[in-house]
Amino acid sequence: MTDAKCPFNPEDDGAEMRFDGRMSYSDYLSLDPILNAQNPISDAHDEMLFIIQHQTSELWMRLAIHELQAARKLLLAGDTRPAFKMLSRVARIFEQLNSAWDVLRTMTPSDYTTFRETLGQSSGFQSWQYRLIEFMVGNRNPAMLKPHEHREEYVTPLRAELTQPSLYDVALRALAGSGIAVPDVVLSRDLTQMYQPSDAVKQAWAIVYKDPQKYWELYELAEKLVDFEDYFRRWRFNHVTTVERIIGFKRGTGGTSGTSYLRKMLDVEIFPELWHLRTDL
Ligand code: HEM
Ligand SMILES: N[C@@H](CC(=O)c1ccccc1NC=O)C(=O)O
Repeated sequence: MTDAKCPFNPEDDGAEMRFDGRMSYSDYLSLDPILNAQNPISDAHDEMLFIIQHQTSELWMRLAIHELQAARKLLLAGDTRPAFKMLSRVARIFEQLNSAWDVLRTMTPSDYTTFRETLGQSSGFQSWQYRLIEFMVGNRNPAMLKPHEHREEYVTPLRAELTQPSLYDVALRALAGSGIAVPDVVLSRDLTQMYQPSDAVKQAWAIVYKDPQKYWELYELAEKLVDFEDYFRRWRFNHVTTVERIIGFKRGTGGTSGTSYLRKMLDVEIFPELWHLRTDL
């Protein structure tokens, strides 16, 4: 017979075992509030999945906002290298959000209908962080402020964002700063309004793409932006496909036409000229 195995005691290896009065893992990460914030309002088994899927998405969005904020500031100061690193991270965050749909897709229409009614009129349409990301990168529709007006703490950062140049506005300033002509009406546009694409800006970016060696930093910046929009479009596409799979063509709880509204959003271009210039190369 072989000797009975003694379980390994990590304490012998020096593992800290007592945390009275010291900061532990849960303390540092504020896990108590986070893990006590899942409050299903029905008895449906899948409501927990639905809540966690949204909460984790909002956490990743929180990080995306943090990175975008810093990247924009660095770009304005002409410090492009660390800004590029942050923009790459934001694209990866969206890749992460895209993979997360695989978990939600395990919920069937039969599962979802067991608790959909309890959601009332609440909807992702009212995600203020999602709208902030859209505003930050440059997709600014001031009509989207309205569903947030009932809470000062949501609408204030959204309104404040509309007074700042978006990520695309900052990129256009960098383009102009390199000596490539960008019309003044574009550079001094009303930041609170939707960006209006123009041929002049398309031609300005085309100069960069026709001579990447000469304009390497702008070329890299433009490609980082396209990369971001690429992942963002995939998120939208995964969303609408999952929605169609789960609720078909029902109206949304947020009051929109549902999949038809979400399909319309697939046509939104955040950095329009960066896509359109490609036809002319
Ligand atoms: C069962 C799963 C889901 C269904 C059936 C669903 C359905 C919908 C529908 C129908 C809309 C249109 C607005 C409305 O009238 O309600 C919408 C918008 C939205 N949803 Fe979802 N959704 C689901 C999951 C998610 C998840 C996991 C997220 C992640 C945060 C999300 C975020 C959003 C956002 C941000 C919008 C606004 C999009 C825009 O205005 O462009 N949804 N959703
Ligand atoms: N708009 C969805 C409801 C929904 O998905 C939702 C509801 C509350 C919180 C987040 C949600 N997610 C995305 O829209 C629906 O019409 O079924």
